[in-house]
Amino acid sequence: MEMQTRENVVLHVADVQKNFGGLRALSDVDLQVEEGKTHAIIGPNGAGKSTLLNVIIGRIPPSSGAVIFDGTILTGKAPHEINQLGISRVFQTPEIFADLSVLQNVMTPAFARRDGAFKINMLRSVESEKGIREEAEHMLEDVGLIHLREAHAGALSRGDKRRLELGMCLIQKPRLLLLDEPTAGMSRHDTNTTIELLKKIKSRGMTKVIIEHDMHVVFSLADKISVLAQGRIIASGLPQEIKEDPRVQEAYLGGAEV
Ligand SMILES: Nc1ncnc2c1ncn2[C@@H]1O[C@H](COP(=O)(O)OP(=O)(O)OP(=O)(O)O)[C@@H](O)[C@H]1O
Repeated sequence: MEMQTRENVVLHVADVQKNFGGLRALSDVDLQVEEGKTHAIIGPNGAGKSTLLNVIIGRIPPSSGAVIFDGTILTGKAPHEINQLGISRVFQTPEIFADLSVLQNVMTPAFARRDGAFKINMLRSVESEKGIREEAEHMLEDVGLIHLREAHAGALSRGDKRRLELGMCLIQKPRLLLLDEPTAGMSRHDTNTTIELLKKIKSRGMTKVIIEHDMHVVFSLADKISVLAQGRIIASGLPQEIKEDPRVQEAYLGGAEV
């Protein structure tokens, strides 16, 4: 198996295959994500993008191959162990605490980061921890939700829920952030706000893997793009190279202009 990891690479998906019964969802996938970069994965529906993300975070075991993060083999570890190593994921459907306030939602993972686990007396701690409250308020300013800090999280709009989930991920200070279609279902205005936020995070050096259908988002953010088609990476390169690659035009864009 090819296990050679290049220098500056923090995440290496090494020669991964995934079969679902007779269906091969991922074939010979080798992906190397460099520290501090934003690496986009694009591809048509059913190409295997979600499967790849789930393999990285430990939700789906690969049939063969391995995922290596900063020298540690993740394959075989539980999702929460992988999370504790510094990998966070923003889901397509936001996973928030609907019954808590917006502020409490962002404070909760900050406690988890500090204590290593959620505490039974979490709500009491929430009221007493000034430092974490301030940190959470700064995060809400960053994600544009400070004016909704006391609102019931379950009552937020879809776009605001996604921003809240992003804040909940970022407050854990992950080394690697995985984003699954972070702007899906957002208006153009909300999409642009999210792009600006993600650019700001990038300037702080966080590594990101982003799955996205919206080419405006991909080309605004990506340092590198890999194209998945039918479970294989058919091209990997700089945005300009990908734009001009005839295989990509053919397989993904159906000849349409990017
Ligand atoms: N749990 C599963 N059991 C069986 N087949 C699956 C399972 N999950 C995904 N697949 C199949 O694997 C292939 C890849 O699916 P996947 O969801 O990873 O694609 P995708 O690129 O994320 O698509 P989309 O852009 O539509 O979300 C598809 O053919 C899908 O039907």
